[in-house]
Amino acid sequence: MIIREIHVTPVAFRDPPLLNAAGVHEPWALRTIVEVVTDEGLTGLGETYGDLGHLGKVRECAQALVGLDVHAMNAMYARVAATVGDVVTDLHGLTGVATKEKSVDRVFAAFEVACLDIRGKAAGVPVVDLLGGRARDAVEYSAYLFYKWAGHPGDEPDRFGTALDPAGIVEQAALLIKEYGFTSIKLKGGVHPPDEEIAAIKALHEAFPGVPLRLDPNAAWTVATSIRVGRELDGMLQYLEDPTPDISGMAEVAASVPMPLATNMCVVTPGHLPPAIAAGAIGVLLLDHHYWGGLVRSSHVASLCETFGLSLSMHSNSHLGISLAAMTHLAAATPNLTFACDTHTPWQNGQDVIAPGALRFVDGAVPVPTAPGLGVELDRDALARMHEQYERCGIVARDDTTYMQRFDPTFSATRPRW
Ligand SMILES: O=C([O-])C(=O)C[C@H](O)[C@@H](O)C(=O)[O-]
Ligand SMILES: [Mg+2]
Repeated sequence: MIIREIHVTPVAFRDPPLLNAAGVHEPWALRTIVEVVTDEGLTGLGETYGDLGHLGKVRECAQALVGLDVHAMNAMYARVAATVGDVVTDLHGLTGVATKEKSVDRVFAAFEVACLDIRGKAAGVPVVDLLGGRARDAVEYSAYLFYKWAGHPGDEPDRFGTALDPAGIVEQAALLIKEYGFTSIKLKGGVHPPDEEIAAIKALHEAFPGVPLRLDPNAAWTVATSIRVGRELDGMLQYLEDPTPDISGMAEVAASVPMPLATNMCVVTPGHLPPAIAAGAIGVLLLDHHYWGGLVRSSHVASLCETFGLSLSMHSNSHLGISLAAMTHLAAATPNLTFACDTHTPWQNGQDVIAPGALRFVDGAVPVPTAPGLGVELDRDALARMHEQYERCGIVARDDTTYMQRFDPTFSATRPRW
């Protein structure tokens, strides 16, 4: 099964004004869709970030990988590493430091997923079976709440409405739970002073008794603030995600708060695991195959976490259905991934590049696709339409901070802020 050609298509889709510690989401989110085609005519799909620097490297690698067998993952990784070189492509700052290794893993992942899709199709089995088989039949996701404006300035309000205080956050949770059946909740924090976010968690705790809650301020707090918030939310949080920057800061907080700390910021590449484990900085790692080098490498990281007693959840950025399928196969094949995963799916509001029907939410969980490969098919009309949107939207790299500064010139994304 030799790779004959690879198509790389950047796409854009509407994104609501979701607030975070870096600023606010722009009106369009970007992704890149990768199609790997073999000499036998099988096609595999991958999805990755859409930022221009990253897209350029994906395009270069697409040429470098032609001629390889879809099983030759080590050769493929070596070619991607040689092609990406020393360029660092991860600059939005919400998934921790950008390193050379992480940039290679980010590019490789899209091709790896596409090759697994092909291998599953050739063998007549779903990708989950190539990763060790199902540990569960459906993968739970959490309601991922964001503070948000009613709409982008100058646009009509979107259907999700305003959420800038505890009442708005509770209302948003009720809507997402009603529509998707989620059974756990994550609030993206780092937007308002910590006391306001404490009040939002208390309101959620009261409105949804027994529902596991998480708060993620993306390292917006000092160590002292993190300890204060952690203690104040004793008994209310399943975990506290990235309260403060760096492994050393997280370790200090972890030693003084009652709940486990989780991260997708201070441990984002294999080299971070030994110091974080030695320092006792985290209890939960949020895996994300998009920057941990694909599904197989993420499975290896999951095994390491089991050995060292770390629990697992899964991180998400704005994404489409190919990513949701890949995340679902990986989570289904990872027995020790016991926390509900993050997903931005509700915020894409039905926009997708895949044909409808393959993925659905039942009681907050996505049943693992049973068709061969990832189990999703490209909707070519949608792909063309979303590519045209990419061409027209005028955004080439995610920049929440600059967009926020258009409306609030005093905004600074410096972390820690409080
Ligand atoms: O868990 C996280 O840190 C994230 O999901 C980072 C994301 O970029 C999120 O903050 C967002 O989309 O605004
Ligand atoms: Mg996070």
